[in-house]
Amino acid sequence: MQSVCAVVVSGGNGSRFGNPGGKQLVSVAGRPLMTWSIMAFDRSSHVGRIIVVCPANRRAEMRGLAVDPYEFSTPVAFADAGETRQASTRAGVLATPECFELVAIHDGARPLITTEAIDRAIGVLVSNPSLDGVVCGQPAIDTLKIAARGLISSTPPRSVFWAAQTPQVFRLDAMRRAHARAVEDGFLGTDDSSLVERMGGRVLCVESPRDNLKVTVPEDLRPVTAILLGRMSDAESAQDTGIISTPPIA
Ligand SMILES: Nc1ccn([C@@H]2O[C@H](COP(=O)(O)OP(=O)(O)OP(=O)(O)O)[C@@H](O)[C@H]2O)c(=O)n1
Ligand SMILES: C[C@](O)(CO)[C@H](O)COP(=O)(O)O
Repeated sequence: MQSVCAVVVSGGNGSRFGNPGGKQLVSVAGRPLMTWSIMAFDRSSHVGRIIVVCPANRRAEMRGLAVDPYEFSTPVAFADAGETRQASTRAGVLATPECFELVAIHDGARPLITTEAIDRAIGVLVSNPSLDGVVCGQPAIDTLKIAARGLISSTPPRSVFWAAQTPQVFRLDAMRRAHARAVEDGFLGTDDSSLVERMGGRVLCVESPRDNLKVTVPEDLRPVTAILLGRMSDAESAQDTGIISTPPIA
C-alpha cells in the first residue's frame, strides 16, 4: 500500500559547498545530486508521491534538469522552499495530501540513501503503532567530549548518542501539529524529529547504512562519487553474471 509521501528538501543555498548555483544540480556519478535521492524514493513500493521542495525561482530549472529526464514512475510534485531547512520541510509537509498516512522527509543532499533503508524505516514505523516517527541514523562510534571553546568538561557515555540522518519518517498528523507548534513557539530545530520530540512525541532511532553521507562541503563529493560508481559497477556485474534480473541503475 502506498501510504507514504516523500518530501525531498532541495531548497538550500549550499553556502558551505561554495558553488554559486548551489549543490543540488552538481553532477555526481553522471546525475544531478538531488536526482539520486528522488530515484531511491521512486523505487519504494510504499511511496505514492514525491514532493520536491526547491526555490520558487528555480523550479523550472530543477524540474527540467533533475526530474523530467528521469521519467519516475511515482508522481512528483513541487513546493516552494523557505528561508530555513525547517521552513522548507514545513512547505513539503503542508503540500502533502491528507490521504497519506506517513511523510518521509529527506535531504536532497544525501544521495547515498538506498530504497532498502527507506523501506526498513517505514516498516518499523508501520509496525509500531505507539510511535510518532522514526529517525535514520548511526549509533555514535567515537568517544564524545563535552567541551566549551575546546576545553573538555566531561566524557559522556556514548552508548546513548546517535548521529541523526535522514530520512526521518512521521505520522502526517503528528508532523503537521509539530510544525504548527514550532511556528507558534518560534522554535527552530536542526532536524524534523526535534519538533515532534518537544511535544512529547515518541520517535525511535533506526540504524541506517553508515555511508548515508550528506554533501555539505566540496570534499564530500569524492567519497560519495566513489560509492555511487562502485554501486553502479556492482549492479552491472550482477547483471552480467545473471545474479539479478532487474536493469542496472546506470
Ligand atoms: N532553506 C533551506 C535550507 C536547506 N534545505 C535543504 O536541506 C538539506 C540539508 O541542508 P544543508 O545540507 O545544510 O544544505 P544548505 O542549507 O544548502 O547548505 P548550507 O547550510 O551550507 O548553506 C539540503 O538538501 C538543502 O537543500 C532546504 O530545502 N531549504
Ligand atoms: C537533518 C540533518 O540531515 C540531520 O543530520 C541535518 O541537520 C541537516 O543539515 P545541517 O547540516 O545540520 O544544516
